[in-house]
Amino acid sequence: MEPILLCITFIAGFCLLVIIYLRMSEYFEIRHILGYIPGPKAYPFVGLSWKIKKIPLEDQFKWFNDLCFSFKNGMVVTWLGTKPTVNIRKPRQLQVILENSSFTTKPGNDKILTPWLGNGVFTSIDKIWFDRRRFVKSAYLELYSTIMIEKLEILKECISKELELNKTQTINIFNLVYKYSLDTICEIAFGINLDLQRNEENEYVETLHRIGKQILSNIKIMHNFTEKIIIQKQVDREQNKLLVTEEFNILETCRNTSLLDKLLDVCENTKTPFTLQEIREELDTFIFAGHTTITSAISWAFFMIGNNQNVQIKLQEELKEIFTTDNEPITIQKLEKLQYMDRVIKEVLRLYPSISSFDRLVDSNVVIDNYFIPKGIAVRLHIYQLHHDPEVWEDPETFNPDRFLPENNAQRHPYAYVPFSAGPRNCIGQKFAILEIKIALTVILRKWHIASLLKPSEIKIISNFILKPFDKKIELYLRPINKSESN
Ligand code: HEM
Repeated sequence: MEPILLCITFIAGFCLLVIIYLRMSEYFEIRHILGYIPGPKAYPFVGLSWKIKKIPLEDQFKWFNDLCFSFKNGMVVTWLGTKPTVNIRKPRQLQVILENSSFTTKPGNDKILTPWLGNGVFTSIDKIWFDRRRFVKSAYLELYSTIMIEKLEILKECISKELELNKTQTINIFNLVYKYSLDTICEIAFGINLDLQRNEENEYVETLHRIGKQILSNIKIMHNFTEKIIIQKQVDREQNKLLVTEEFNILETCRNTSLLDKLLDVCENTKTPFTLQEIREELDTFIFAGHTTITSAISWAFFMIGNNQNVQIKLQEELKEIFTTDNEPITIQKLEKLQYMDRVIKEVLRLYPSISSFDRLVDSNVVIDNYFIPKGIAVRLHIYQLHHDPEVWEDPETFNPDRFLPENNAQRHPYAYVPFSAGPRNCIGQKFAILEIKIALTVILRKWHIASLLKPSEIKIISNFILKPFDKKIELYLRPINKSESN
């Protein structure tokens, strides 16, 4: 070997050894610091990975929760390979993270969400996140109840069809609610009716189903779909603008009120408008966050109401009081009067928070419960565990909407109940979500009486983006309330 080559090989080898040494000493230093926090035994370099691999997928959620609950103070460090996570579940622990306005960074290592949603408000960090949140915030506050009600009429049609086909059997409400919520969010986002509940073979929906399997090629199809709609909308708006000059200010009636329109409105009124890619990222984010979480919440709501007949009777009495005739239209004012329903929804989201846990990267050293967590470590906030903790909630597995009566709320720690997270990075779709769940319960419970096939203890839960049944099935019996319809 040439001396010069020998020299380069030697230097490269030396540098590699230095890098390995530095990485190793950093790894062992972190292991030492986090070693003070309770947690299951973690073998060097593999951690818990080998153990988790042996557990069937459908049992992993329960296994992990049981593991965390076996450590009483609520703080547990776990290692996956060489990556540590500090898991927390007590209100005071969550408060330290959520209250600190500088802890808004997410680890950002999601293999699916990051390529799909890019720098959308859900996945971005730092200044990009801050600017994006300001950009989209007002559009998320819009209440799109008309579209929701129209789409629920179609859901009713689909349910009736399934009941006709399947007279004595149950229907899988999870599947139907999934199609309903995707149909609704797409129309709200794009201002286009894709009719996804009736139209099974839509390219967008099919791709969405496959997205977990072949990530990159599918994401390209999704991006192209959204970009085509944005470009078409920009062309339409230009044409509508011409109408304004020609026919004196009829722009308002020509414009749609979709999220896309709202974002384009904001762009037109700013000196630094967002690019096509940036608008696409926000639309995809809205669709992702707005249909997965809603599917979970509405489905679990029907499941729990179908399991608690006393609650259902009270809900239906309240509905009869507010909507005195069968065909009385749903209005925001009437929905606001449904206070028992508000408590039912809160209780559903306590037991089944759509996002059961989420991560924050601590941007500076922090102390929680006297344990030191160094800068750069991922902390996982376990909402599901918090909401099921017997030290926080009396008799936590009992479905009791009256926990949320004002007199009971007053005694609770402010961070005991956070299904929408809290602090600067909380859910911006919260108002939207509550409205949609409320309208869905109103529409369905005015028409049907429901009963669940299974009890909560019989359903295996997984948390894959959202909290859902492992087999994506929530089976319900439905009986029309109006007796003439049952004949
Ligand atoms: C019951 C329904 C919902 C629940 C329980 C829920 C819960 C949450 C939670 C816990 C977070 C924080 C996640 C994290 O920090 O990683 C979050 C963030 C977010 N949610 Fe929701 N959500 C719901 C519905 C919606 C809907 C309907 C939309 C949109 C229409 C939406 C849009 C978002 C967005 C964009 C963020 C990211 C905010 C940011 O990072 O600044 N959510 N949601």
